[in-house]
Amino acid sequence: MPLIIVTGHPSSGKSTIVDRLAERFKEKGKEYQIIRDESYGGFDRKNYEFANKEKDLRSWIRSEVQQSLTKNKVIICDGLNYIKGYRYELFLAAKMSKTTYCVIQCSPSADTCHWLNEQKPESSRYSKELIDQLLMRYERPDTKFRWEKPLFEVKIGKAEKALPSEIDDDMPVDLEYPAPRFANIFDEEIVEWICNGTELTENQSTQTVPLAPTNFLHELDRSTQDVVTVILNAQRTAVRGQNLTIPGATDGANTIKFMKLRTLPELNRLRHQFVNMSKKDPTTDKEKIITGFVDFLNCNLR
Ligand SMILES: Nc1ncnc2c1ncn2[C@@H]1O[C@H](COP(=O)(O)OP(=O)(O)OP(=O)(O)O)[C@@H](O)[C@H]1O
Repeated sequence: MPLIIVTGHPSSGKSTIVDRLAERFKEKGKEYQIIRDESYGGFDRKNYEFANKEKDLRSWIRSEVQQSLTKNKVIICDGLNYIKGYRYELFLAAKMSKTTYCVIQCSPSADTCHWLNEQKPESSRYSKELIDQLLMRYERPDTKFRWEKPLFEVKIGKAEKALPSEIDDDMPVDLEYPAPRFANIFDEEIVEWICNGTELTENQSTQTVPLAPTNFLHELDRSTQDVVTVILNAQRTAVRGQNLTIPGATDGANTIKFMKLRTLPELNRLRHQFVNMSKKDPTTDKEKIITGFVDFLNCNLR
């Protein structure tokens, strides 16, 4: 059950490339399945404007990937998949299956993304602002992490800059220039690796996974920021000596005594200290993180 994770910029030709790869697998008689954000019920690119909607979408994709992994089928996960920690979670599914695995990255320039976006039917376009936002949010794969390799970086650009070998005759060509006309997608290499490459082994993968997976860092960051926000809001109306209750912490260890007004820089400085300390002891249990942070603040706020 090989897994291919496609990651990239919005409107960067990901699905076009995935469809091409799927053709290659078909020619080889290899069973495959494409899991793509567009198949999510009620999908709209605007989902990426709202954190909660995007989170639901990510959960759906992850569970589809997990459920679809069967012995011989190639799973191609086609989406933005732009969060490192999320790609790590998908990788875990593949590692449990001791299968081949790779990442395909498609991240042409912002201009190219905007241009490609304009080529799509209106109903499947992103707004210009959303493209720019997603470009900023994009976390590039880094091959120093085991879950980001092998990495095949697809090059898409203008034909005038392409090597003759990169010009892709199968790609849609709009004679109205400036059009991206080439995409070097390494189909053969990818298919060869997925069909005959080295399979992940559980040990190898487990040993090389860093202690702190990035989804832990996201959770840690978000939860501690929430605590800071609660304190800043609560202290506006609090009286000296009052216990401020922090939601999400364990009962009995969920208060901070309000003695004086705290500033954002002061709280953030402590938050950063706590985050750095916690990296050595990763947990994705939100309650533990919040309770730990409350305890840390009680010990360190003077
Ligand atoms: N190399 C290329 N040259 C010219 N046009 C291309 C190329 N690749 C893709 N396109 C066109 O660009 C548009 C966007 O491509 P595609 O839908 O594959 O992008 P995507 O990254 O999957 O988008 P999304 O982020 O919405 O999932 C389509 O109209 C497609 O036909």
